[in-house]
Amino acid sequence: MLARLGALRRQMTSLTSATNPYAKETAVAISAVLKASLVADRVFQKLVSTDSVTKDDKSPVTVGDYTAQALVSTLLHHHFPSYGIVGEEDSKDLKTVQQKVLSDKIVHFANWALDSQAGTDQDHSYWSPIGKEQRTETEWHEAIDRGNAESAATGRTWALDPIDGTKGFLRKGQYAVCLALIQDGEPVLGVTGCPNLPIDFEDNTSSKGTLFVAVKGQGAYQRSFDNEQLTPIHFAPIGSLADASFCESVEAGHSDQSTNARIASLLGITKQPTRMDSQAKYCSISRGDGDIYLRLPVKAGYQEKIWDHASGTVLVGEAGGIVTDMHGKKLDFGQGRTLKANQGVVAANKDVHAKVLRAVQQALADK
Ligand SMILES: Nc1ncnc2c1ncn2[C@@H]1O[C@H](COP(=O)(O)O)[C@@H](OP(=O)(O)O)[C@H]1O
Ligand SMILES: [Mg+2]
Ligand SMILES: [Mg+2]
Ligand SMILES: [Mg+2]
Repeated sequence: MLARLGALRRQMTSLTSATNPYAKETAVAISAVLKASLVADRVFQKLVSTDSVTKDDKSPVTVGDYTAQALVSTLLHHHFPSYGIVGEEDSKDLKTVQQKVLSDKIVHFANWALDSQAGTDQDHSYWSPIGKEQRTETEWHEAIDRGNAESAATGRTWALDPIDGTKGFLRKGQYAVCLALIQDGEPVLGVTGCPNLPIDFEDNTSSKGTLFVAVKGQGAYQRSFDNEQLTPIHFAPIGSLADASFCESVEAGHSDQSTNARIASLLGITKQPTRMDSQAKYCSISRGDGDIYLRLPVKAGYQEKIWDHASGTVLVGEAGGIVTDMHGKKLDFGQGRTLKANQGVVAANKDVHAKVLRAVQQALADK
């Protein structure tokens, strides 16, 4: 009994112990993502059509995305003022007269979140020094705009997708709050909050709200939002590739679903793909709900954004998988705000990644 308790304790504390070189970063990132996930879920529950706007690139952004970025950036800046933040959103559109109502809602939700308990469940609450005092619209806009950094080949940078899968969020599907620390162009810490993902995919009655944490060299873990205990996760062992299952975006405009079908057929896979929004796909394969995640470009020249892949890449690597681009190249997160040195993404269990990549090459050559 005592031995079991000891093992449980080691499991719970392994990421905050002296062996984790990013112990403080890990704890702060968990606090930040938990609070942002809670506020995103609150917006999700109350969402109305006027809570979103269309950005210049025609993609949607909501009160939830802005509020989550404002909160995460506030906490990161307080604890790590010298690390840059590469965040997806900026406050430009919020400063227009037309978006005053939206901006007011962001201020409302962000101030509500400061006052709530979410993200404060650890031994040491990193939110305490931020305080509960209400902040102004200008202060929240400044916090959002702190996400304007560029990642580089050297140094430490945060990559933040405050809501990944915004289209899923608006469709009441999956979405994720994604935060990663990039060290010298490589993600070394990833925390992903999935408010709509159950802790056990097989069990519909299990609690929703799953947080995934991975640190380079320290393993991959999941926990529920309301229980601090981290449980190690792994890819599922694969007997035959023909029995593997793969996942892809719901949005046909985000990845090439017809080439994915060709790849599946080359591998002898007959199961239909699981379509899911956001980096919940990386999370799902990392805990064995699926085996392969394919994201091949629909349009030549599209540059994947670093915040769409940084936290998922650490998670997959630590759970026993490999992530490369469609040519087999390692993803280079030190090139600014996009993966401009790469094309597409192929993530799979390390035992089958090479075979999957060969099928990808063949399917692309046949096109
Ligand atoms: N043409 C395109 N090709 C690939 N990804 C795209 C894309 N247009 C938008 N995206 C990205 O796809 C992400 C969602 O991925 P998924 O389809 O896996 O849910 C979006 O993240 P946001 O929702 O954070 O904007 C966005 O960055
Ligand atoms: Mg977006
Ligand atoms: Mg995204
Ligand atoms: Mg986003």
